[in-house]
Amino acid sequence: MKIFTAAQIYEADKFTIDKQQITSDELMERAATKIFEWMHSRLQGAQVNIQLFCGIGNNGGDGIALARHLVEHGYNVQVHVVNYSEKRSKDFLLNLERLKDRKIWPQFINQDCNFPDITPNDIVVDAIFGIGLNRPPDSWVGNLIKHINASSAFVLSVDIPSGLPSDRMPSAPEHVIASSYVLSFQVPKLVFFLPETGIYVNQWEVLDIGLDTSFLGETDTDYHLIGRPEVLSMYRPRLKFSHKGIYGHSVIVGGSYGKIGAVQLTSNACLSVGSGLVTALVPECGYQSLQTAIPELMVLTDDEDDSLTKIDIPFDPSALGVGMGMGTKDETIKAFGAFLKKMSIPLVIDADGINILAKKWELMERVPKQSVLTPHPKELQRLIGEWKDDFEKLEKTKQFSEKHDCILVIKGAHTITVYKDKGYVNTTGNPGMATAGSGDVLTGMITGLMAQGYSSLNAAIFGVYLHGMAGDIGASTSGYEALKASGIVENIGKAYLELLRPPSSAENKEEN
Ligand SMILES: NC(=O)C1=CN([C@@H]2O[C@H](COP(=O)(O)OP(=O)(O)OC[C@H]3O[C@@H](n4cnc5c(N)ncnc54)[C@H](O)[C@@H]3O)[C@@H](O)[C@H]2O)[C@H](O)CC1
Ligand SMILES: [K+]
Repeated sequence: MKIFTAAQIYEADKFTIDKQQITSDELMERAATKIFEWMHSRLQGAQVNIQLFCGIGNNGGDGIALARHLVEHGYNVQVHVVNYSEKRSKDFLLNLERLKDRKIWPQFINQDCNFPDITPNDIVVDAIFGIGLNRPPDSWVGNLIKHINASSAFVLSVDIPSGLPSDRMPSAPEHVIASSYVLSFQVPKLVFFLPETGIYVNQWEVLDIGLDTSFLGETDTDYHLIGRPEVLSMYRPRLKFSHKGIYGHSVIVGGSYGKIGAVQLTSNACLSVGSGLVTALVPECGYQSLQTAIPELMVLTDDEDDSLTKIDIPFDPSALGVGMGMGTKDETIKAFGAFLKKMSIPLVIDADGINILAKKWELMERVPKQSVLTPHPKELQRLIGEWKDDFEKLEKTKQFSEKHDCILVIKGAHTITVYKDKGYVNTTGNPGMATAGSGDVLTGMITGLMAQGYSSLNAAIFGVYLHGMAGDIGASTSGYEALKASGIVENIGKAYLELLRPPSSAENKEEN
């Protein structure tokens, strides 16, 4: 699914209105009706107190139109107009008149008013600001937002949490609605998925308001949300008359004294994701444990016992993952530099591989094009430098990717795979996956997919999705706290099965 900017959404709006020959208030009516249907199907007429806070733009107009539908269906409604400007939109005014025609008189809130009481059992509809927010709310509006947040009522936001800009950080975090649920029109917004702005969105859902599908299909976007349909289209089915040679020979390079487990996890993940053969190259101290733990794995060793001092692979691997648990001793750095000189296939570089690159910038030039780097936040910072917020982080990552022709996987609650000017936002995974070795598993999965012929970018996007899915399946039986990286590996097979399971008719409808 594409993630559009606010400017693109306004364009889609205009295009739809022209093409479908409808008026803007008809589009607003569609939007309000969709929200009403969503609420009505859940509330089924329950006499809960619904307090609607509506701004004076089109987001407020949606709220006012929604209030009319709720009233017409017998709901218990109080409408508050947050009167933050004289510049009321045409469709807001039209809907205000329609509401007044039904003898509903909103209460106007301005700077000097006391705010209405909100009890924890109320439902608040937040329609104060939408994607039109272009400056920080006035302080009294900010205080109203604080008042709503302090109420512990369920807060349903229309389109986007009020006070949250769609393309930058809010200037006062306490002046943003903390939404219980966001109903976003047609497309999700990027801010739902970034660590610093996603905190305002507990849950979200997209409502189809019938924006023109050809416009949406043809418009190029910088960000994509990666769900099952996107990943399924990348899947490379196993052939009936195939043999292990077809699925590649992966090499996993890493480990040091006390950190051989990292290589074990990576190798296991690489095998489980479907690499035909896997060889690990580790210091001598890793030999026994790896041979005992993974009978399917072949092991090469460095002469040195504790850390890697030579990285020689006596054959041409199909894919290679390097860095986990490797350490950054001088000899290892030297060996890594010499190894990079020899390599021409794209690599997957993780952990100490990235740390070495950050220490020895000149080595970055030797990294083969189309390599995948999988940094955690600290490692990313070493590569691209400090950032002031998530938006700058993404921009700097894109520039780095462009400059070095590499793919970067920014790991997080919504891992974002960046290649040049595009970002692919993952939708699977859970907080239980913030656990030791989780990243090693991801490196093994991406390497194993590349060995099977997936392009570097597809391997990264597909691997991140499947990794999250395996973690979700693992957590469904272990819970978040007890999920271990090996539990993610154990569920890679089930993640494939889940991905390939024919969708139910309801899911089919949702995905189309
Ligand atoms: N295609 C769709 O998704 C549709 C969306 N709809 C809804 O329309 C809003 C966007 O409406 P808009 O009138 O452009 O903006 P807002 O309501 O968000 O903002 C109101 C208005 O206020 C001005 N403004 C901005 N910031 C401030 C501020 N801090 N203080 C005071 N005033 C401010 C600004 O000029 C805005 O014009 C979208 O989110 C949807 O909810 C349509 O209803 C259907 C189609
Ligand atoms: K809103």
